[in-house]
Amino acid sequence: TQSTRPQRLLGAVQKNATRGQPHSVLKAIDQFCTHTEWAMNVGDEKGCILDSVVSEVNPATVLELGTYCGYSTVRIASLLPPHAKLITLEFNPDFAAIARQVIAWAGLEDKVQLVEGASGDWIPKMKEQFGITTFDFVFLDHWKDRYLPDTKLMEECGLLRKGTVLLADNVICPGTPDYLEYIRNSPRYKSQYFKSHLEYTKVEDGLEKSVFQG
Ligand SMILES: O=C(NCCO)c1cc(-c2ccc(F)cc2)cc(O)c1O
Ligand SMILES: [Mg+2]
Repeated sequence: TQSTRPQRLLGAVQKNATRGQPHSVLKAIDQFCTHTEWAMNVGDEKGCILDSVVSEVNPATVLELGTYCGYSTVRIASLLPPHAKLITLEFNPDFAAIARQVIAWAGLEDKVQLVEGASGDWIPKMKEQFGITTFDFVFLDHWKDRYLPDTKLMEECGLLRKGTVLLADNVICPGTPDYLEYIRNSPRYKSQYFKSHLEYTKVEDGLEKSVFQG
């Protein structure tokens, strides 16, 4: 029976990365996606921008929307202080199953809580289920038509505080036009565009960083 792309990506991690060494997991995935098979990880170019924003925020509480195979989960979790918590939501059970194994290979399972299900269902339950008051940092990388409704939902659920940083992947490719229009025109956010490229390609893409003003 045919393997899936996430299964082949996991195989590359288990073959080429060293258990407990997150950077070697990232390197193995980036090499696989550069030389063998493209996959929709944030990648190393946008990943360096992600690293700089995470390091600047130094968050104690992180929400990631869209886990896929766990590349950005590993990237973010490897930069977090000791008792920080990262909650990552993934709708696709096959992606979630692979991501759990990638996160475990990196040795970061104690910092990460992977939750399977729809972001629209889980966002309203964050406080009661996980004891979260507000998030310091949110990485948006799930279905592009969910960025705007989920951002509004986070506002309504009181999950954002003055200074919370939202960082959105793919605002150019595949694109999130309704989200960009909202966040750039809202007085409740200060936004900044980081021009980059679609992972593993020369196609333009970028990250939008938005700071909630309270
Ligand atoms: O759908 C995406 N993510 C949510 C699903 O888990 C996604 C898609 C693409 C992409 C795909 C196909 C193409 F032709 C161009 C871009 C890239 C990404 O970084 C992404 O995050
Ligand atoms: Mg993406």
